[in-house]
Order: sequence, then structure tokens, then C-alpha cells
Amino acid sequence: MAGSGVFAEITDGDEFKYYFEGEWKKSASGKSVSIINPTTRKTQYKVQACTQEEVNKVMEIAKAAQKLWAKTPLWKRAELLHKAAAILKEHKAPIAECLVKEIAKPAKDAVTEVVRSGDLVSYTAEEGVRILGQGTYLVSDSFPGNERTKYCLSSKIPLGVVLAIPPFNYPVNLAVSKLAPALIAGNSIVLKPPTQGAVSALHMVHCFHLAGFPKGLINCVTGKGSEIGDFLTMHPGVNCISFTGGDTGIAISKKAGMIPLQMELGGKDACIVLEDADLDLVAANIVKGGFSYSGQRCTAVKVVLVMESVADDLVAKVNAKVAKLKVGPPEDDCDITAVVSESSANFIEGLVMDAKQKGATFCQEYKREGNLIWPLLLDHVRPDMRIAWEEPFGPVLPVIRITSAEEGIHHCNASNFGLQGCVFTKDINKAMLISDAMETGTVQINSAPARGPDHFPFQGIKDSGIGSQGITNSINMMVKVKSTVINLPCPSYTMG
Ligand SMILES: NC(=O)C1=CN([C@@H]2O[C@H](COP(=O)(O)OP(=O)(O)OC[C@H]3O[C@@H](n4cnc5c(N)ncnc54)[C@H](OP(=O)(O)O)[C@@H]3O)[C@@H](O)[C@H]2O)C=CC1
Ligand SMILES: O=C(O)[C@H](O)COP(=O)(O)O
Repeated sequence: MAGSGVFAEITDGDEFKYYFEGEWKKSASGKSVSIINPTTRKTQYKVQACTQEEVNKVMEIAKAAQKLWAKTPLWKRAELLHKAAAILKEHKAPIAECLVKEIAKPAKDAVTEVVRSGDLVSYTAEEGVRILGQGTYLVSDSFPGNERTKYCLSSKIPLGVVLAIPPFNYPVNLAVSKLAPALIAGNSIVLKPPTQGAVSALHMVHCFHLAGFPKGLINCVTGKGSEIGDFLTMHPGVNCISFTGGDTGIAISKKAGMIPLQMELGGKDACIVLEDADLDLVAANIVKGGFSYSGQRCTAVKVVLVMESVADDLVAKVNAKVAKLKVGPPEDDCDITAVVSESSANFIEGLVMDAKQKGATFCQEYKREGNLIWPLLLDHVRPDMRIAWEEPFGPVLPVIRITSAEEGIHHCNASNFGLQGCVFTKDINKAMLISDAMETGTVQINSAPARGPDHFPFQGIKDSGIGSQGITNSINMMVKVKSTVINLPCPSYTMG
């Protein structure tokens, strides 16, 4: 059970503590933030509402701890990460239970998230020892006008304190995807978990605590993003921000100082379906891609752009699969569960009503109970409808019928977002041309968009983000290059 067994020390009564200087503490604010169970809509857990003074202390301690950590051999850093990964996987059940209760993630997917996170941490440790163990050696005579009098040795050094802010939908996986690269690269961490998902993240942090990382190296402050977010992101002690979430990331980018930013933001991933596509494969991918975790994935299929000539067939196949989706509580491992909050459900409903008013075809009856919204495919969506452009982050999927691939590409590229997209066709030449024309960070050919496997590069363009994630890219993003140049009194040529 959450907060019991080895996790007992992270709670005090019905409140979860925050993590600072290697210890679990209650905030001096005396205030807590409630986490509402999306299914029951009742308070499930409470976390500390940390104060600005506490954030200041955390930053100070994180800075000091980082200086020592940077002097810890790379293999030792990797060893601790491997240990944390094993502890995380060992405790997958209680952590998954938190995911079920605070973000209504279906039970099996919740376990998968924790296991995937353990694997990500181990892979990062492996990748880190390889790529951080290598530097570059340059000689001066390759540049015009120079003799061979200078040797330049470059290596990768830590940035300092990394502020990690993940979103609610993968509070464990998208937290470790920031923590592990930061740590292997010699940085310290201040984690601000999403409020919905905070308790899962606190359990994950405790696994790192149990692994024996030095005090103050990993810290976790809780509180509403709207209250402590600006103070954290504009804090002078922060040397790098790795953020995943919605438009908040755009505002953070404008306010943050001159520090490296990794921003993974929203998406409106288009699925372009050509006439020659295998429609059974497409339908399976649309249902998995559009409706898994009730559409609350940044990489969910968010608009289907299908050639008119095959649209009826495809819609029929998708509808047949939608009818089989199990709707209900995450504890029963249902496919469609309550969306994260009432405000999210209201937002989704607003998009649905707008589409209704403007004449979209409802393939299923619109049904909602509390935060639970039944899966809905909207056919004959037109560009004047909000759902054609906005990200519902819910189980509602628009279908736009197109008469040419160019029309599909045009719709995709007219979006403010540019995260992922996909194209279904048996013609690899067409697929490549379309992929090259789509203004998105990634295009999947004959499969739905996905971030994983977690070592693949993952990036958005336009309002979908800055920089690139994926294990290798994240490690490289959390270091800077330091050079030492050896100057010789006279040219020296090897074996010369
Ligand atoms: N491209 C990608 O890799 C991914 C993108 N996303 C996107 O994330 C969104 C859904 O996630 P959601 O959690 O609702 O996103 P939000 O942007 O609302 O929140 C993300 C995180 O930011 C925090 N936060 C809120 N306000 C501030 C602030 N002023 N300063 C600093 N931090 C703040 C939140 O804390 P709190 O919860 O306390 O408000 C949370 O931890 C979708 O748009 C989705 O597409 C999701 C996953 C992956
Ligand atoms: O938030 C998201 O949508 C995740 O980054 C998705 O990860 P996945 O595509 O590998 O499930």
C-alpha cells in the first residue's frame, strides 16, 4: 500500500512529506495540497505546500551537493543508478497503485510505467559511462594558417543544479527521464512533481534514497505549480530546466534566465492515411494511438487525415474496435478511465459541443459521468471546428477526410504544434516524401506516434518544444563542453 512498508517514512499521518537534504520533512507552511482521485473525485492523498524559503534552502543544498557529486567517479554514479533502478522495479506494485489512484492510469499500464522507468535508469547509467567517458582531441593544423602547435582536449562537464518538472500523465517515467541523465552527468536535482502524480513521484524518489545517493543531491519539493512554479523556474540557483507539459512551458521559456532549456510540450499528432494503406493495421493503431490512457498522451493520435476513398471503410473498422473498449475504473484495468480532472473533462466537453454545433458526425453517442468520458470518434470534422486544431487530451478523436496527401500535409503543417505524426501507406517512397514534408519532430511510418523506446530521440518543433529528449540527447543536453588547450613552443607532428 502507498506510504507503507519501506515507504512508511515518507508520510506523516495522512500527509506525504517533501524530500530535502536526504530526509523526509514537513513544510513549515503548515499547509498541504490535496490530490483528487479522478475516479472517485474525492481527496486521495495530501502533499506539502512548500514555501519559497524552503525552495531557497533546497537550491543552496543542491548546489553544495553537486560540487561533491561532480568529483564522484563516473562508474560509481552509474553503480548507484543501477541500484536505484533495481529498487524501483522491486517496488513496482505500491508505486503503480499510486498511479492508479492519483491519475487513473489503468492498472497494467501503471506497472509498465514503473518497470519502463527502471529500465530507463539502467540504460542511462550504461549510456552515460560510454558517452561521458569520451572526449575529443583536436589539433590546430587542420585550420588554415595554423601549424601543429595546439592540442585541444574537450570533455563534458556538469551544468550544476537541474530543475525537473514533469507532467501528470507519466509522473514517474517523465521524472526519471530527467533525473537519471542529470545525475549520471554529475548534476544535482530539484524535482517539482505534478500535483496529480506527486505521490507516485515521491515513492520513486524514495527508491533513489534507499539506493544511497549522497544527501542533498536529489531533492523534491511539492506544491501547486501555479504557486511555486515561477519562483522555481526563475530561481538564480537553477542551471538547467527540463520541463514536460503543456503551454506552461512556453511561458517558462520566456521567463527563464540564460540557461539550457529542454521543453517537451503539447502535440496535435496527425495520422495521414493513404488509399493503399492496410486499413486493419491503421484501425488498430488509431485505436491504440488515440485512446490508450484515454488519449492523455502527448503522442496520442490527435487527428486522422484519411483519403476520402477509404474513409468509410476505415471509420467502420475503427468504430468496431472502439465498441470493444472497456470503460470504467483503472483498478479493473479498463481501457478508458476517468480523465485527470473535472476541468480537463469540461475542456474536452467544450471541444465536443463545438464540433456538434458545427455539424461533425458523432460515431458514438457522447456520454460523460463525472470525469469519465466514453470514447468518441468524430467524423467529417472540418477546419473551422476547434477539435481540428486543439489538443483534447481525452478520448475524443476527430477524422478529417482529405482528397490528396498534400491536403493532409498542409493540415499537419498549419498546426502550431509539431511533435510527432504518422503516415500509413505500402509505398515507402511516398512515405518518405510525406515524412520529409511533415513539420514535426518525428514521423512514424505505418505505426502510431510514440515516444518510446526511451533511447530514441524525441523532440517537438514549433510550440511542441525546444531541444530533444531520449536518453543520449538528454545526457548531452545536461552537460557543457570544457576545453583545455596545450600550446607547444614549436610545431610537433606525430611520427614526423
Ligand atoms: N511532449 C512531451 O513529451 C509531453 C507533453 N505533454 C503535454 O503535457 C500536457 C499535459 O500535462 P499537464 O501536467 O496537464 O501539463 P501542465 O503544463 O499543466 O503541467 C506540467 C507541470 O508543470 C507544473 N506547473 C504548472 N504551472 C507552473 C508554473 N507556472 N511554473 C512551473 N511549473 C508549473 C505542473 O505542476 P502542477 O501539477 O502542480 O500544476 C506540472 O508539474 C499536455 O499538453 C501534453 O501534451 C505531456 C507528456 C509528454
Ligand atoms: O506523455 C506522453 O505522451 C509520453 O511521453 C508518451 O510516451 P509513449 O508514446 O512512449 O507512450
